[in-house]
Amino acid sequence: MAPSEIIPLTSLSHEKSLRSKFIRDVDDRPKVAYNQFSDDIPVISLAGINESGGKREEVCRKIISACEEWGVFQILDHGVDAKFVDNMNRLAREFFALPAHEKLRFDMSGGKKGGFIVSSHLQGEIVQDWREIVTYFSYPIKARDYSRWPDKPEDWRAVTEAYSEQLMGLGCILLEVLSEGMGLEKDAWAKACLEMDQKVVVNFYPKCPEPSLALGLKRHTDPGTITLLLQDQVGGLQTTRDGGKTWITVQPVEGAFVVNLGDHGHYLSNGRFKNADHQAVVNSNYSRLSVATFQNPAPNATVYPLEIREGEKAMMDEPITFAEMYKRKMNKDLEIAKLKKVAKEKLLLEDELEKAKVEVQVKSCKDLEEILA
Ligand SMILES: O=C1C[C@@H](c2ccc(O)c(O)c2)Oc2cc(O)cc(O)c21
Ligand SMILES: O=C(O)CCC(=O)C(=O)O
Ligand SMILES: [Fe+2]
Repeated sequence: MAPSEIIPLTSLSHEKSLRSKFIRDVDDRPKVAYNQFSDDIPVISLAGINESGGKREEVCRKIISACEEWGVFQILDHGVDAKFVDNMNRLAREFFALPAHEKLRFDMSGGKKGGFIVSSHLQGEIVQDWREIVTYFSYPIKARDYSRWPDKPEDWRAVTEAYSEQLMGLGCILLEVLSEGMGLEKDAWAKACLEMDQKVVVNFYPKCPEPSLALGLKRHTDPGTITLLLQDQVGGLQTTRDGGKTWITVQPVEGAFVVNLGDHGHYLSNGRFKNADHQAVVNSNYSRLSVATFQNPAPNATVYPLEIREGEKAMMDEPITFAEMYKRKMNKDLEIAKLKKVAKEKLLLEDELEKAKVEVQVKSCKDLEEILA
């Protein structure tokens, strides 16, 4: 699609009703409000994590139990200085406030790696997400393509580079905790990732005219090892652990990162740790910003459980590369979306057929009445 045909959502925000391409099937629509917060997701302080004498074990235990129960937890006292977080939030807000033509200079809808896009990184989604994103690949450093990183606001590169470095450090600490929690060597998860990749997706969810019909970001699991999510205080991140029957809205906590286990983390633990099943809902009162930092293994890393405990079976038939796993996952997500569309069309068709049958019956009754009259 040519950039001139792409309309940033910021310009649809003030319309009275939601355009049809954003309307979700009834079953997929939000079930819980963006601000009906739950405190079920554990908030864990990392203070003392480098001390010996029990503190590390205690933090480790809390993290492992959150991974087993939800695949999601929040962390405080994580060591990332608030100034990096404030700068990142400010910059992201400034980027999305730029005029459409400035954002579209980095348009990635033709399949380019990194830049700006409305709705989704996946081409071919049937129903659109109510979000704009800007994304950049930050690790490994040698693979950075700065021509795909925004050049406005002016300090974008300096701020995002510093933020990425801080989050890579934090991500590595968490991988150590997860390794130890499984009773493995401290570097087991890092080794399984080879040279760690990092991709940052900045999500901007404008105010939505009919939020009960739409999703900011459809239900999904993240593909990688772990995701570190920075969210503002508006609320909208939701998670389910019963296959979508019930949802909770994660309470935003000032200064915290939300940590999600992704599919790779789920496989490494042979399913012991949940891959967080989550989505983002929107609202008509506030726009919302979140910054997802995906800590992924290298594309050629092997995906396979690190340990299969006694009495367990490997949850994968054979080892595959992360690149292959990623490709299969995204294809499957698109396939599901297409199947939903076909099912919906079939239902509509059956409905039409049913109506047509009734009309024919009514008409033939009338014809009979005319003959008999
Ligand atoms: O934007 C996202 C979110 C997320 C995702 C996973 C699977 C989906 O089908 C989906 O619609 C969203 O994980 C991502 C992983 C990426 O590599 C890039 C992204 O933009 C995202
Ligand atoms: O914005 C959010 O709360 C969720 C973002 C997310 O799940 C993602 O970017 O993968
Ligand atoms: Fe996600």
